[in-house]
Amino acid sequence: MTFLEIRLIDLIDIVLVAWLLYWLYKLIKGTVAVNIFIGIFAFILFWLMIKALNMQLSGAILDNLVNVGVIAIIIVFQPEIRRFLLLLGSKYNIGNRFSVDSLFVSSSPGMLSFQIKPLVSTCEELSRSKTGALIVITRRSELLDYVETGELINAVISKTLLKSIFFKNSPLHDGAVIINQSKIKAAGCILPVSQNMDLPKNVGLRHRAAMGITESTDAVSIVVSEETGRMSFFVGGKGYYNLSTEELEKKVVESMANIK
Ligand SMILES: Nc1ncnc2c1ncn2[C@@H]1O[C@H](COP(=O)(O)OP(=O)(O)OP(=O)(O)O)[C@@H](O)[C@H]1O
Repeated sequence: MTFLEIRLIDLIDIVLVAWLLYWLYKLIKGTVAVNIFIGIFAFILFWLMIKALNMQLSGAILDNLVNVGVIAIIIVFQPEIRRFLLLLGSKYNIGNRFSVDSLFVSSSPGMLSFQIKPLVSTCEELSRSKTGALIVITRRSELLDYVETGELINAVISKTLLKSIFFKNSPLHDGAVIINQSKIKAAGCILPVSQNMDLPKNVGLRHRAAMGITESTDAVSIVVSEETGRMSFFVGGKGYYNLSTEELEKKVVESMANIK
């Protein structure tokens, strides 16, 4: 029976499609796009069934819908497609690995371990004084697009500098600080805001921006809430709220150790 003949290439094909669907689902999980995705998935299943049953009229109508549908999907999923490509780009950042800069500058991504303690202890102090802060630590991707939205600083990490940036009357306290290769690269940076609907109801734009940057890049971020003084950590579009100083330090150390 030729109907059940399965070649190796068919298995590879199935695994590839499953992998793509898994990634797409992971990317849009928790956003309104997941409902559209399920709708499209159901439509494709229905279309394949019509084709298998060789129903001419319904098949012809659905064929036309599918042709237009591809363009419609690109328009509807534009932010998700953009996010997916950005994520791919930042994970396999070939440009950074082979840049001329990397020959001269220490190219160790993330943060050096001895600089994590002062950073975390700054967060603890900001938390005690209920000073709002948003700090992004880059990993593979340098986030230059976002660095450009703020003021370039390029200074060694120091408690005094971080505290004066987030001091309420400082012109740089609005927006995010970006730490890149163990340096405070920029302050006052504007980040993409997450559309995730699973975020706690009481958090606002600072937390959404902290989550947003970790959804579209491989960076991690820390928030100190101005309202409650609570410290939170974000990685891969996931948030860990109300952390103690030790828990926050552990999260940062782990995320720097796991740079792929
Ligand atoms: N897109 C963004 N990129 C960077 N920073 C942002 C962005 N949106 C808001 N912020 C920062 O968040 C601040 C507003 O925080 P908001 O009170 O809305 O958030 P929150 O999550 O409730 O934080 P908090 O608990 O500190 O009040 C702004 O003053 C600004 O500094």
